[in-house]
Amino acid sequence: MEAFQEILKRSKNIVAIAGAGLSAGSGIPTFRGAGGLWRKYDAISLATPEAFRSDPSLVWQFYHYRRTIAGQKSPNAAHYALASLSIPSVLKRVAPNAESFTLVTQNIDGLSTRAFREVAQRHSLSERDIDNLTRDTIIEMHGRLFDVLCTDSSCGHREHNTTNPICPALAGTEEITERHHEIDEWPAIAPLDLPRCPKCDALARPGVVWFGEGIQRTYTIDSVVEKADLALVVGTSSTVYPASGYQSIVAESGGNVAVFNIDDDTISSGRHLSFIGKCEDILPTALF
Ligand SMILES: CC(C)NC(=O)[C@H](Cc1c[nH]c2ccccc12)NC(=O)[C@H](CCCC/N=C(/NCCC(=O)O)S[C@H]1O[C@H](COP(=O)(O)OP(=O)(O)OC[C@H]2O[C@@H](n3cnc4c(N)ncnc43)[C@H](O)[C@@H]2O)[C@@H](O)[C@H]1O)NC(=O)OCc1ccccc1
Ligand SMILES: [Zn+2]
Repeated sequence: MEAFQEILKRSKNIVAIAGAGLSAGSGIPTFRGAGGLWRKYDAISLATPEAFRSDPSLVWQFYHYRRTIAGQKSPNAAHYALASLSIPSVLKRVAPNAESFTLVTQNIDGLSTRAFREVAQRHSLSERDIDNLTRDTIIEMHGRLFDVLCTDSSCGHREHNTTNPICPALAGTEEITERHHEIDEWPAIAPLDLPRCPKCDALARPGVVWFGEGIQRTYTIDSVVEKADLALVVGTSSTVYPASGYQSIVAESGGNVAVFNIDDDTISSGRHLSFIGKCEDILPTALF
């Protein structure tokens, strides 16, 4: 812990790279862990553009199920700890030489943004400062569960919509999704009864990044990772690219990497510090 505190004191540009383990403490299932989503549901037939093209009803039931879960959960101590680093005065206290902190999260649940909004309001930041700091310090690289995107690229309307169910036809399907992992037991909903674009009435899709699709804000992330001299790797199995490659870029440029994970098999070589345990228990202590 001392070594980490020393590094924190020296660090100038800090990046946190987060995954499902960050939200596990809030009761959101991870992907690969016990009871993980990819253990129960087949990622390729539910989280790819091809899957959506061939059967939007199935994919919308999967994301309706996850919207229902995420809508019932709240940020945990790890979300708040990272969110606090987005407040310039707090960052200065924790890392006196730091010029920047950026959270790059693979999570689409929106809990980090919610945590930051709460912390920022407690620090009586203006709404405009909150919006600017959210944009500048929190990057949801795989999109947002509560964003809805028009599938007609000439329209391209995107909006944040937390209504649940987002359309009548999805009401109650979360029970079936929960009980029956075999997708052939899920009801077939006609595309006209699925979420439609409020602008052009084309079929709408969840505003998330699927496998085979380009990530959000890739150039911003690359410049953040290139200048980082400390990476906090929080609750990720580092199995999905390009997120899994960022920590080695920081290590290769002589930066430090501190890993926070309940198990130590995600620790790879390089200049690493590892904190094994629940990030919601360890991160607040390590940072404050
Ligand atoms: C499976 C993998 C090998 N495949 C890929 O990486 C692919 C393909 C690929 C591309 N390049 C490659 C190079 C090599 C190999 C493969 C590829 N990558 C892509 O397709 C990417 C995009 C991938 C994004 C997919 N979308 C997600 N999510 C949104 C949707 C949704 O959520 O439904 S990925 C999704 O899965 C990943 C899950 O990983 P984790 O979050 O780490 O979760 P996991 O359960 O695995 O681990 C949890 C960890 O937490 C720990 N933990 C648990 N509890 C706690 C706790 N309490 N405290 C601390 N730790 C804890 C556990 O021990 C564990 O270590 C996350 O990224 C998550 O967002 N796109 C792309 O490359 O496009 C090209 C392109 C480029 C330009 C232009 C056009 C196209
Ligand atoms: Zn549209």
